[in-house]
Amino acid sequence: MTIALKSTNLAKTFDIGKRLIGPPRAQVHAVHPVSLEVKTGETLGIVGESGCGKSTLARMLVGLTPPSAGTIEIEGKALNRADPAAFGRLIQYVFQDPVSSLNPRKTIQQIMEVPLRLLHGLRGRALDDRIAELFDAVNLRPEFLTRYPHEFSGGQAQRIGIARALAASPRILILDEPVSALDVSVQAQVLNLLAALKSEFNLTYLFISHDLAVVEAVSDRIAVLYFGSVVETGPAEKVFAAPRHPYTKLLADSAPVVGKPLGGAQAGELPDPLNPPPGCAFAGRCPRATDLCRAEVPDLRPVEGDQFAACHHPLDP
Ligand SMILES: Nc1ncnc2c1ncn2[C@@H]1O[C@H](COP(=O)(O)OP(=O)(O)OP(=O)(O)O)[C@@H](O)[C@H]1O
Repeated sequence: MTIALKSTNLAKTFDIGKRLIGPPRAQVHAVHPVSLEVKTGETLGIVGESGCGKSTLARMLVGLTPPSAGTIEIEGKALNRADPAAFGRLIQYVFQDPVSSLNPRKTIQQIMEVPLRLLHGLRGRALDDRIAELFDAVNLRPEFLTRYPHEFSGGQAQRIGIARALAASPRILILDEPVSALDVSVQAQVLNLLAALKSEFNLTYLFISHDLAVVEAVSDRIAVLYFGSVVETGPAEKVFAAPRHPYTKLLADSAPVVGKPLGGAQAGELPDPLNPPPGCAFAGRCPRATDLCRAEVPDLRPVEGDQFAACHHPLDP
């Protein structure tokens, strides 16, 4: 099995309150060094509460946000920031809010033409034929091409967003909460479409969501993000059924209903990103925390087979 996407110690720090002279007033460590691998053809689900760094991680992986540290490799080659087109042909991003991710002043035809012209140099008949093929693949009618983004429902707009991402003929799609903004009935249609496209185009997915049930249903493997760090990874059928990190267990216990988002009173609150605690970031909410946890950040270590947990006192299976 080859590795489609690999990050090594990828990290992002945002400067808050920049000044003309001198250091910024404060820094937010949105993503602590994250190392992960997505195998070719698999779906890696990334799950975590709002503010845990999912979008920042995703945006770094697709080249939209420059990392503060670390490296990204796609199919074994290091990402070359000087050549965004080469990168765009390998990896594409599907946004959470489908309508606002499409330029409101352009027709769908014009929106679809951009990646095909820029990344593949298509013109004339070849361009139109490819747009027709992509529209067919996402089950949209050709007459939609002359319309503007605001004329579409959320589900249709997300199909257009997916078609636009596929226009690059990428190997990897980063799906950032791709169904969270859609009605529940439409969510299933879009998830089914994504599954069909994955096998049709031999794609690899990184699927980001705060919705545990959705992530569990679509993923082969899952990475749980807490406060900018991966705290647990493993096969999708293991991570929530037999969590080894107390945070994963908290998530699994607080979202027992299909479609129910994470968080809420039971899950408590994330630490202040401007004033992070020393040691394990979960220690303040963890029933198993000891002095060691409050002093030392635990590494992500194998607990069983392909399951890893960043915990000094992992749970029994
Ligand atoms: N441009 C920015 N400037 C400063 N801080 C930022 C910026 N973008 C994100 N952050 C901070 O980084 C942290 C992670 O944010 P991020 O949006 O990646 O989380 P998320 O898990 O995607 O959350 P959500 O699901 O709410 O989008 C948060 O504390 C956020 O406030």
